[in-house]
Amino acid sequence: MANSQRKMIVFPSKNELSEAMAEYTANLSAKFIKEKGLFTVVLSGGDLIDWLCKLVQPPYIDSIEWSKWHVFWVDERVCSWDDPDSNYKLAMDGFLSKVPIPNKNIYAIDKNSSTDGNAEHCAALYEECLRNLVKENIIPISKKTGYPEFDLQLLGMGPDGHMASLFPNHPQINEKTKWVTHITDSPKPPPKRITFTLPVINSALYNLMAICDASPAKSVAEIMKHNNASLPSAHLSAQVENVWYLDQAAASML
Ligand SMILES: O=C(O)[C@H](O)[C@@H](O)[C@H](O)[C@H](O)COP(=O)(O)O
Repeated sequence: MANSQRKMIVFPSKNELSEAMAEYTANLSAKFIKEKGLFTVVLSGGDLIDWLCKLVQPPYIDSIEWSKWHVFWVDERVCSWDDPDSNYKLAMDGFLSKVPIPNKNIYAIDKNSSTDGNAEHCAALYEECLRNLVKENIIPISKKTGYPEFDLQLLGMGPDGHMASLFPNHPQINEKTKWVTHITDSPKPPPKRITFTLPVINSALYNLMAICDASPAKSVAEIMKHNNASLPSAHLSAQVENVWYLDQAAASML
């Protein structure tokens, strides 16, 4: 059974949230590297990458064993790697290029297919990449769920309650066979994206959902107060901990 119990912490400002997110990530990095010699981290796009800036400052920049990190994306826009829309570019420019993670441990969307704009093929290739890493014992299969089990996912939520590229009133949220699926009519631009499916997202050991600003406040309240299942983020759970970090503005309607 997944642990769907949400743990919520409201921070006075983005700065404190950012500090706490860095500490949470660094602690899990140390724990997993000690236990199994590596740490699998899944990133999203959006403002989250900005909030991760504390990780590339002392003390974390020096204390984290970056060479043991394996980095993935919970969702990615289907565009070239140097496109301003690319989540890979966003994370590279703002975070990953500043720390010594081996390039081979950074699992981006396929370079050629994403440039060609073939969303379905990109999703299939990303799933194949995950399946190969299962064979190489980088990613275990969750004994509880049968899906790949990542150590930590860092997620964001849009004002409409979407997480990853699982949007309200779109069928991707119901996909249970694939590990990675695609969308060609995303309501948030750009329209073509690939995304982990819900069972994979919920098989992570730790899920940290970080939400700031007033625009998602209504959806935050719908989820926290009414568990409104029409909002994809209401379905987030985790195998060990499902923690939601909010700033005051995002929590303003609670
Ligand atoms: O590719 C994306 O669009 C992101 O990965 C997406 O899932 C993001 O996490 C939320 O949309 C929140 O985004 P903002 O932080 O920009 O509101």
